[in-house]
Formats: sequence, structure tokens, C-alpha cells
Amino acid sequence: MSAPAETPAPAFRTRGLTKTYGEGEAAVHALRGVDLELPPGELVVLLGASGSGKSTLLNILGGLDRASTGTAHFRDRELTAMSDSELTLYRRNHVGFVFQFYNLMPSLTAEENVELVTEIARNPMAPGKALDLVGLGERRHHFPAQLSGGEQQRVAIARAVAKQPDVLFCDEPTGALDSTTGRAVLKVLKDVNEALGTTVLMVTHAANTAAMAHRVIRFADGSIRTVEINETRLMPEEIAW
Ligand SMILES: Nc1ncnc2c1ncn2[C@@H]1O[C@H](COP(=O)(O)OP(=O)(O)OP(=O)(O)O)[C@@H](O)[C@H]1O
Repeated sequence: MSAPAETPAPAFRTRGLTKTYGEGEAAVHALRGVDLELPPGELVVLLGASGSGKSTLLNILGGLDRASTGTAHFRDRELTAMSDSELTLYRRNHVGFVFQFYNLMPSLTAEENVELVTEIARNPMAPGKALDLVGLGERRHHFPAQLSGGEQQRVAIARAVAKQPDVLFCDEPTGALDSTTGRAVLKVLKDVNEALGTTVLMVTHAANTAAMAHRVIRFADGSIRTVEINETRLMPEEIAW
């Protein structure tokens, strides 16, 4: 007899999550009560108009910002109850970030940029292996100025992935890239999700990107409007731009 299928514990769970910036008449309600459950190992795309709260949610789940009210858990650990030093350890040990702008050190090679992270990580992969994973193993000795925008973003992804995080948070990772280069970066994110089982949460304005996700969350005005699960997914190279 086969064992009953178990529902995996969620990677993230939020209840009534709010975030207000400022006070009184100047208050901005960036999140207005977000209830969310995300299983581990998925590639999730967050869509929504500018200012709808996507980055705010990403930053709270990534331990970069704090909620105003409500709870957020990573696995069984409550992020919203952590001290600053606990959040620092959470970010260091569990989380990788990729932003629109690559934030590479211009005076360091691709490999040295990745090493900056692996030197302080708990369970890093070799920097060369991380660069191989993003297809840049042969360019490891190049400086950022000698790489295209898409290649620099792939170095940034290698840097985020090299510490073998459980979760990769990506905020507009293709925002500064042309369509061909953007697709190549999306393919790298999909490869990371599949090869390493890393949960990937990606905020984007590129709505077509939703077709490659397992799950698509649409935001409006600080709340989740819809959550869809894709029965079939497109390959990044099939995505219209
Ligand atoms: N540090 C801050 N101080 C004050 N207001 C902020 C701050 N960060 C975000 N906001 C406001 O909170 C709201 C939500 O912002 P957020 O960046 O989460 O939206 P977004 O959906 O990610 O937008 P975009 O797609 O433009 O990045 C916006 O009105 C924004 O101006």
C-alpha cells in the first residue's frame, strides 16, 4: 500500500500582513492584509501595478523590512517575531536576492564577486560551480565592465545562488534587459529552481513571464486579488516579450 500523499509544509505563510509607511494623512498603506501560503520548491511570479505592494511583500518575506501588523512565517519560524540579529541570520543562511540592478563590485572579477558571498556562507557551493550553473564558467575572470547586462545579471544570480539559499527573491530581474537577454536570465532562474529545488519568488512588470511560473499572484492596492496555478507552463524561450 502506498503511503498517503503528504502536503508539504509551506515555505511561507502570512496572515493579515499589513505595512504602513508614515503616519496620519501622509500614511501609505503598502500592504492591507495579505493572507498567503506558498509551498516550497515553486517558481512564483508576483504581478501588479506600480505601487501595489509587491516589493514590500518581497522585502518582508526576505527579512529586509518589517511588517506593521499580522504574521509571516518561513517554514515553522515566525519572521515577524524575529529580532534584528535573527533576521540577519535568516537572510544570511536561507535567502538570496536578485535586483534589477546587479550591484556587482566593479573592481572584482565575476568569480571574486561570487566569492564575497561564499566566504561568509554556511554551506556554499564553489564559485566556479555557481558560474557554470548560469553559463558563465568560462568568463569567470572577466570584470563586470567586460560583461553585457544579461551576463552581469547572471553573475548576480550566481552570487545569490552560490550560498545555496532555500529561497531566491528576484525584484524585476529582467527590468533592465532586452527581450533576448531577459529570456536567458529567466531560463537561468528556471534552471536554478529545477536543479537545486530553490523556491523562487519573482516580482515583475513583464506579465508574460507569468506563463513560466508554477503560481501567479496578482496584487492590487496592497492586497492579493488572484492566485492562479498554471496547469501547463511555457519555457522561458517561448515567452512573448
Ligand atoms: N520606504 C518607503 N517609505 C514610504 N513609502 C514607501 C516605502 N516603500 C514603499 N513605499 C510605498 O508603498 C507602496 C507600495 O510600494 P511597493 O514598492 O511595494 O510597490 P510595487 O508594487 O513593488 O511597485 P513597483 O512595481 O513600482 O516596484 C507605494 O505607494 C510606495 O510608494
